[in-house]
Amino acid sequence: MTTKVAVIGAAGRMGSTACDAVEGADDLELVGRYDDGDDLGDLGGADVAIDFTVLAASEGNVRHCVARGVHVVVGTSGWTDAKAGELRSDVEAKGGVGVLIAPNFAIGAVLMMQFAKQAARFYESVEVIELHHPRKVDAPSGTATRTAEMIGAAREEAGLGAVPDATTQDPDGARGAQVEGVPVHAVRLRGLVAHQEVLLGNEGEMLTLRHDSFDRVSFMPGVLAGVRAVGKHPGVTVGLENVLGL
Ligand SMILES: NC(=O)C1=CN([C@@H]2O[C@H](COP(=O)(O)OP(=O)(O)OC[C@H]3O[C@@H](n4cnc5c(N)ncnc54)[C@H](OP(=O)(O)O)[C@@H]3O)[C@@H](O)[C@H]2O)C=CC1
Ligand SMILES: O=C(O)C1=N[C@H](C(=O)O)C[C@H](O)C1
Repeated sequence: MTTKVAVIGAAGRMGSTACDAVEGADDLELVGRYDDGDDLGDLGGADVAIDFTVLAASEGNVRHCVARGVHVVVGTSGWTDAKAGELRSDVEAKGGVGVLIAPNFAIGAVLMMQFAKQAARFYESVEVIELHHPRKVDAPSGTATRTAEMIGAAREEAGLGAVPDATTQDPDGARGAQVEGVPVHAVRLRGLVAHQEVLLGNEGEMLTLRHDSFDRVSFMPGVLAGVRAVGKHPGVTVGLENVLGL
Protein backbone atom coordinates (compact mmCIF):
# COMPACT_ATOMS: atom_id res chain seq x y z
CA MET A 1 0.00 0.00 0.00
CA THR A 2 1.25 3.51 -0.84
CA THR A 3 1.49 6.12 1.92
CA LYS A 4 0.58 9.66 0.82
CA VAL A 5 3.01 12.28 2.12
CA ALA A 6 2.92 16.09 2.28
CA VAL A 7 6.00 18.22 3.03
CA ILE A 8 5.72 21.54 4.89
CA GLY A 9 8.70 23.82 4.33
CA ALA A 10 9.12 22.11 0.95
CA ALA A 11 11.28 24.83 -0.62
CA GLY A 12 13.78 24.82 2.24
CA ARG A 13 17.09 22.96 2.42
CA MET A 14 15.62 20.00 4.34
CA GLY A 15 12.12 20.18 2.86
CA SER A 16 13.37 19.99 -0.73
CA THR A 17 15.68 17.06 0.13
CA ALA A 18 12.75 15.32 1.85
CA CYS A 19 10.56 15.83 -1.26
CA ASP A 20 13.25 14.13 -3.38
CA ALA A 21 13.52 11.26 -0.90
CA VAL A 22 9.75 10.70 -0.82
CA GLU A 23 9.57 10.82 -4.61
CA GLY A 24 12.37 8.25 -4.79
CA ALA A 25 10.61 5.75 -2.48
CA ASP A 26 8.39 3.11 -4.13
CA ASP A 27 6.01 2.85 -1.16
CA LEU A 28 5.46 6.63 -0.75
CA GLU A 29 3.66 9.23 -2.88
CA LEU A 30 4.32 12.98 -2.59
CA VAL A 31 0.88 14.64 -2.63
CA GLY A 32 1.67 18.17 -1.42
CA ARG A 33 4.41 20.78 -1.06
CA TYR A 34 3.69 23.69 1.30
CA ASP A 35 5.66 26.81 2.17
CA ASP A 36 5.22 30.03 4.13
CA GLY A 37 1.85 31.64 3.30
CA ASP A 38 0.30 28.48 1.79
CA ASP A 39 -3.02 27.22 3.11
CA LEU A 40 -2.38 23.69 4.38
CA GLY A 41 -6.04 22.81 3.81
CA ASP A 42 -6.50 19.04 3.68
CA LEU A 43 -2.74 18.57 2.99
CA GLY A 44 -3.53 17.08 -0.40
CA GLY A 45 -5.14 14.04 1.22
CA ALA A 46 -1.87 13.08 2.92
CA ASP A 47 -1.64 10.25 5.45
CA VAL A 48 1.59 11.70 6.86
CA ALA A 49 3.01 15.26 6.85
CA ILE A 50 6.68 16.12 7.29
CA ASP A 51 7.48 19.50 8.91
CA PHE A 52 10.86 21.19 8.33
CA THR A 53 10.10 24.87 8.95
CA VAL A 54 10.84 27.21 11.87
CA LEU A 55 9.74 26.76 15.47
CA ALA A 56 7.34 29.72 15.33
CA ALA A 57 5.39 28.00 12.53
CA SER A 58 5.89 24.36 13.44
CA GLU A 59 3.50 24.17 16.38
CA GLY A 60 0.59 25.59 14.32
CA ASN A 61 1.42 23.26 11.43
CA VAL A 62 1.45 20.22 13.71
CA ARG A 63 -1.86 21.20 15.33
CA HIS A 64 -3.41 21.70 11.88
CA CYS A 65 -2.35 18.18 10.83
CA VAL A 66 -3.47 16.55 14.07
CA ALA A 67 -6.90 18.22 13.88
CA ARG A 68 -7.33 16.57 10.44
CA GLY A 69 -6.14 13.16 11.59
CA VAL A 70 -2.87 13.38 9.63
CA HIS A 71 0.22 11.83 11.28
CA VAL A 72 3.21 14.19 11.51
CA VAL A 73 6.98 13.71 11.40
CA VAL A 74 8.58 16.85 12.83
CA GLY A 75 12.21 17.74 12.11
CA THR A 76 12.05 21.43 12.98
CA SER A 77 14.38 22.14 15.89
CA GLY A 78 13.51 23.85 19.15
CA TRP A 79 10.68 21.59 20.35
CA THR A 80 11.21 21.28 24.12
CA ASP A 81 9.74 18.49 26.23
CA ALA A 82 7.34 21.09 27.66
CA LYS A 83 6.14 22.15 24.20
CA ALA A 84 5.73 18.52 23.13
CA GLY A 85 3.87 17.85 26.36
CA GLU A 86 1.36 20.61 25.59
CA LEU A 87 0.38 18.66 22.46
CA ARG A 88 -0.17 15.34 24.16
CA SER A 89 -3.79 15.70 25.29
CA ASP A 90 -4.93 17.01 21.88
CA VAL A 91 -3.10 14.25 20.02
CA GLU A 92 -4.42 11.55 22.36
CA ALA A 93 -7.95 12.92 21.89
CA LYS A 94 -7.60 12.17 18.16
CA GLY A 95 -7.28 8.44 18.81
CA GLY A 96 -4.71 6.83 16.54
CA VAL A 97 -2.84 9.93 15.34
CA GLY A 98 0.94 9.90 15.79
CA VAL A 99 3.37 12.81 16.09
CA LEU A 100 7.08 11.95 15.92
CA ILE A 101 9.44 14.80 16.89
CA ALA A 102 13.07 14.03 16.07
CA PRO A 103 15.85 16.53 16.90
CA ASN A 104 18.08 14.65 14.45
CA PHE A 105 17.23 12.05 11.78
CA ALA A 106 20.81 10.99 10.98
CA ILE A 107 21.26 7.45 12.28
CA GLY A 108 24.80 8.23 13.48
CA ALA A 109 23.64 11.29 15.39
CA VAL A 110 20.92 9.26 17.11
CA LEU A 111 23.55 6.65 18.06
CA MET A 112 25.93 9.38 19.25
CA MET A 113 23.23 10.69 21.61
CA GLN A 114 22.61 7.17 22.94
CA PHE A 115 26.35 6.58 23.44
CA ALA A 116 26.66 9.94 25.24
CA LYS A 117 23.80 8.98 27.55
CA GLN A 118 25.46 5.62 28.24
CA ALA A 119 28.87 7.16 28.93
CA ALA A 120 27.67 10.14 30.98
CA ARG A 121 27.62 8.45 34.39
CA PHE A 122 31.28 7.39 34.11
CA TYR A 123 32.77 10.88 33.58
CA GLU A 124 33.31 13.85 35.86
CA SER A 125 33.47 16.40 33.01
CA VAL A 126 31.39 16.73 29.87
CA GLU A 127 30.96 19.42 27.21
CA VAL A 128 29.05 19.48 23.91
CA ILE A 129 30.29 21.31 20.81
CA GLU A 130 27.90 21.64 17.87
CA LEU A 131 29.13 22.94 14.52
CA HIS A 132 26.78 24.03 11.70
CA HIS A 133 26.45 25.97 8.45
CA PRO A 134 26.16 29.75 8.98
CA ARG A 135 22.56 29.96 7.67
CA LYS A 136 21.24 28.12 10.71
CA VAL A 137 18.98 30.48 12.70
CA ASP A 138 18.84 28.70 16.08
CA ALA A 139 21.55 28.06 18.67
CA PRO A 140 22.30 25.83 20.35
CA SER A 141 21.09 23.20 17.89
CA GLY A 142 18.15 20.98 18.78
CA THR A 143 20.51 18.01 18.73
CA ALA A 144 22.94 19.62 21.18
CA THR A 145 20.11 20.63 23.50
CA ARG A 146 18.66 17.12 23.46
CA THR A 147 22.10 15.56 23.97
CA ALA A 148 22.77 17.81 26.97
CA GLU A 149 19.34 17.01 28.43
CA MET A 150 20.01 13.27 28.11
CA ILE A 151 23.47 13.62 29.67
CA GLY A 152 22.11 15.83 32.45
CA ALA A 153 19.41 13.28 33.31
CA ALA A 154 21.94 10.40 33.30
CA ARG A 155 24.30 12.37 35.56
CA GLU A 156 21.51 13.18 37.98
CA GLU A 157 20.37 9.56 38.08
CA ALA A 158 23.96 8.51 38.84
CA GLY A 159 24.21 11.08 41.64
CA LEU A 160 26.98 13.10 39.96
CA GLY A 161 27.39 16.70 41.01
CA ALA A 162 28.19 19.74 38.89
CA VAL A 163 30.96 19.45 36.29
CA PRO A 164 34.23 20.82 37.73
CA ASP A 165 34.86 24.39 36.60
CA ALA A 166 36.79 27.07 38.49
CA THR A 167 35.64 29.91 36.21
CA THR A 168 34.50 32.96 38.17
CA GLN A 169 34.91 35.62 35.45
CA ASP A 170 33.26 35.13 32.04
CA PRO A 171 31.73 38.47 30.97
CA ASP A 172 31.34 37.40 27.31
CA GLY A 173 29.94 33.92 27.82
CA ALA A 174 33.09 32.13 26.65
CA ARG A 175 32.13 29.03 28.64
CA GLY A 176 29.05 28.53 26.43
CA ALA A 177 25.39 27.97 27.22
CA GLN A 178 24.46 25.86 30.25
CA VAL A 179 21.91 23.18 29.33
CA GLU A 180 20.99 20.93 32.27
CA GLY A 181 24.39 21.74 33.77
CA VAL A 182 26.26 20.79 30.57
CA PRO A 183 28.26 23.52 28.78
CA VAL A 184 27.20 23.69 25.11
CA HIS A 185 29.23 25.58 22.49
CA ALA A 186 27.93 26.57 19.04
CA VAL A 187 30.19 27.09 16.00
CA ARG A 188 28.85 28.56 12.70
CA LEU A 189 31.26 28.07 9.79
CA ARG A 190 30.99 28.32 6.01
CA GLY A 191 31.46 24.87 4.48
CA LEU A 192 29.91 22.91 7.35
CA VAL A 193 26.55 21.11 7.29
CA ALA A 194 25.82 19.58 10.74
CA HIS A 195 28.39 18.20 13.18
CA GLN A 196 28.67 17.52 16.89
CA GLU A 197 31.27 16.45 19.42
CA VAL A 198 30.67 15.27 22.95
CA LEU A 199 33.80 15.48 25.12
CA LEU A 200 33.84 13.39 28.30
CA GLY A 201 36.78 13.74 30.67
CA ASN A 202 38.22 12.09 33.74
CA GLU A 203 41.58 12.40 35.43
CA GLY A 204 44.10 11.21 32.78
CA GLU A 205 41.63 10.34 29.96
CA MET A 206 39.12 11.73 27.49
CA LEU A 207 36.40 10.06 25.39
CA THR A 208 35.38 11.96 22.24
CA LEU A 209 32.13 11.09 20.46
CA ARG A 210 31.80 12.80 17.08
CA HIS A 211 29.21 12.71 14.33
CA ASP A 212 29.36 14.49 10.96
CA SER A 213 26.55 15.04 8.46
CA PHE A 214 28.41 16.10 5.30
CA ASP A 215 25.23 16.17 3.21
CA ARG A 216 21.50 16.50 3.99
CA VAL A 217 20.88 13.12 2.36
CA SER A 218 22.28 11.72 5.65
CA PHE A 219 18.98 12.62 7.33
CA MET A 220 16.75 10.90 4.76
CA PRO A 221 16.86 7.22 5.86
CA GLY A 222 15.72 8.45 9.29
CA VAL A 223 13.02 10.71 7.84
CA LEU A 224 11.63 7.85 5.74
CA ALA A 225 11.83 5.44 8.69
CA GLY A 226 9.84 8.01 10.69
CA VAL A 227 7.23 8.38 7.94
CA ARG A 228 6.77 4.60 7.75
CA ALA A 229 6.61 4.16 11.55
CA VAL A 230 4.67 7.19 12.82
CA GLY A 231 1.21 5.68 12.22
CA LYS A 232 2.15 2.73 14.43
CA HIS A 233 3.09 5.07 17.31
CA PRO A 234 -0.08 6.91 18.35
CA GLY A 235 0.45 9.94 20.61
CA VAL A 236 3.55 12.15 20.83
CA THR A 237 6.96 10.47 20.54
CA VAL A 238 10.22 12.42 20.97
CA GLY A 239 13.37 10.94 19.44
CA LEU A 240 13.95 8.66 16.44
CA GLU A 241 15.51 6.08 18.80
CA ASN A 242 11.97 5.13 19.82
CA VAL A 243 11.08 3.92 16.32
CA LEU A 244 14.50 2.37 15.62
CA GLY A 245 14.21 0.00 18.58
CA LEU A 246 17.21 1.49 20.41
N1 LIG B 1 15.70 16.90 12.66
C1 LIG B 1 16.70 16.92 11.77
O1 LIG B 1 17.35 15.89 11.49
C2 LIG B 1 17.05 18.19 11.10
C3 LIG B 1 16.39 19.32 11.45
N2 LIG B 1 16.65 20.49 10.84
C4 LIG B 1 15.81 21.61 11.22
O2 LIG B 1 14.83 21.77 10.20
C5 LIG B 1 14.44 23.13 10.14
C6 LIG B 1 14.57 23.62 8.71
O3 LIG B 1 15.93 23.64 8.36
P1 LIG B 1 16.38 24.08 6.91
O4 LIG B 1 15.65 23.28 5.90
O5 LIG B 1 17.84 24.09 6.90
O6 LIG B 1 15.85 25.60 6.88
P2 LIG B 1 15.38 26.46 5.62
O7 LIG B 1 15.36 27.88 6.08
O8 LIG B 1 16.17 26.10 4.41
O9 LIG B 1 13.89 25.96 5.36
C7 LIG B 1 12.79 26.32 6.14
C8 LIG B 1 11.61 26.42 5.21
O10 LIG B 1 10.41 26.60 5.95
C9 LIG B 1 9.66 27.62 5.31
N3 LIG B 1 8.70 28.20 6.25
C10 LIG B 1 8.88 29.18 7.14
N4 LIG B 1 7.73 29.42 7.80
C11 LIG B 1 6.81 28.56 7.28
C12 LIG B 1 5.43 28.33 7.53
N5 LIG B 1 4.75 29.06 8.41
N6 LIG B 1 4.79 27.38 6.82
C13 LIG B 1 5.44 26.67 5.89
N7 LIG B 1 6.75 26.85 5.59
C14 LIG B 1 7.42 27.78 6.29
C15 LIG B 1 10.71 28.60 4.84
O11 LIG B 1 10.19 29.48 3.87
P3 LIG B 1 10.84 30.98 3.75
O12 LIG B 1 12.28 30.77 3.42
O13 LIG B 1 10.02 31.57 2.66
O14 LIG B 1 10.63 31.62 5.09
C16 LIG B 1 11.75 27.62 4.27
O15 LIG B 1 11.40 27.21 2.96
C17 LIG B 1 15.32 23.88 11.15
O16 LIG B 1 14.62 24.00 12.36
C18 LIG B 1 16.50 22.94 11.33
O17 LIG B 1 17.14 23.13 12.55
C19 LIG B 1 17.58 20.59 9.86
C20 LIG B 1 18.31 19.50 9.49
C21 LIG B 1 18.09 18.20 10.08
O1 LIG C 1 19.73 23.36 11.00
C1 LIG C 1 20.36 22.31 10.73
O2 LIG C 1 21.07 22.20 9.72
C2 LIG C 1 20.22 21.16 11.63
N1 LIG C 1 19.36 21.24 12.60
C3 LIG C 1 19.07 20.22 13.55
C4 LIG C 1 19.44 20.69 14.94
O3 LIG C 1 19.20 21.86 15.28
O4 LIG C 1 19.95 19.88 15.71
C5 LIG C 1 19.65 18.88 13.17
C6 LIG C 1 20.98 18.95 12.51
O5 LIG C 1 21.94 19.31 13.46
C7 LIG C 1 20.97 19.92 11.35
